[in-house]
Amino acid sequence: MTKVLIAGFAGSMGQQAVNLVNSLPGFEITAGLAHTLKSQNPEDYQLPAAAKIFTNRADIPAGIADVWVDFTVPSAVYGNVKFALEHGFRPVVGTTGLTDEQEGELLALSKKKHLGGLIAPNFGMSAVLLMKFAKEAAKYFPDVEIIEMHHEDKKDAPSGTALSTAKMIAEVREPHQTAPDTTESLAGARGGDYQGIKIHAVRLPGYIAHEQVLFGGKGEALTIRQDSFDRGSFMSGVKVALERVGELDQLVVGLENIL
Ligand SMILES: NC(=O)C1=CN([C@@H]2O[C@H](COP(=O)(O)OP(=O)(O)OC[C@H]3O[C@@H](n4cnc5c(N)ncnc54)[C@H](OP(=O)(O)O)[C@@H]3O)[C@@H](O)[C@H]2O)C=CC1
Ligand SMILES: O=C(O)C1=N[C@H](C(=O)O)C[C@H](O)C1
Repeated sequence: MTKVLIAGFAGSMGQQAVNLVNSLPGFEITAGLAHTLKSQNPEDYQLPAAAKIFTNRADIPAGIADVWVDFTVPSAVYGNVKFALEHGFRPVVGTTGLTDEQEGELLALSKKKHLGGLIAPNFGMSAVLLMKFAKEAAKYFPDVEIIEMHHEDKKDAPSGTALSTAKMIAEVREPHQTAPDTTESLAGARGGDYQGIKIHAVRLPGYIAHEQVLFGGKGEALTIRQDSFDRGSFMSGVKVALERVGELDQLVVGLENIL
């Protein structure tokens, strides 16, 4: 039986992960980490009655779980994953907001501890494919902008997926600026900039998670779009991660790298 701790179990994604793990033969939730809680009763959050609930990660004993699933907040994720690796938990991380430097430190720690794990900015297949197709298209269309659209409760901008998309595009094209001489008559009108790739973040009620990558060429354009209409759509990727994480001997970034 693989024992699973879910950090952020009371949140929107945390609850999806709870339902997923409850439904998986061979896995059981043994612990949960939360920030604030209305109830201390595990069953109020669909956790097994025997699961231990913690609100301070320093209280979590090593050995209570094999895998640490993290769907928390950008301000907590680095500390959580570091704690997980230091205490023998294999991290499966969906929380966004880790900097490149933090990812590098965590990767080094995972190698030192010989502990595998996965950091995936997006567990949805449509987003994984969008990133792959965008990387391919950027070889032929260097002029590109990204528009990501999310629900109004999202804490970070741009989304982890948009940043990942930009990084993957930057790997395959020469340094490039599109319309570098534009004057912004309203600050921020051209969006954020990742190595010359403009990223625009929309936050609106009604949306879940969506991204468009727009390529422009002479007399033609290509738009690649993905839509996550339901948070349940991320769970097929989390399931793969749970099933594969035991085979990894260091942290891997990106679901596509374990498929
Ligand atoms: N990789 C992927 O495929 C996906 C990733 N995400 C990412 O997952 C993360 C969570 O998203 P979502 O579920 O929508 O957000 P929610 O705000 O619904 O949930 C976050 C939960 O984390 C809790 N929390 C806050 N701080 C801590 C802490 N220090 N330790 C433990 N728990 C804590 C919050 O508690 P409280 O409310 O009490 O503060 C809340 O219950 C975000 O970074 C989001 O971008 C989202 C969807 C898909
Ligand atoms: O906060 C969200 O909702 C999502 N976060 C991830 C991100 O920042 O890319 C994945 C998905 O976009 C949903």
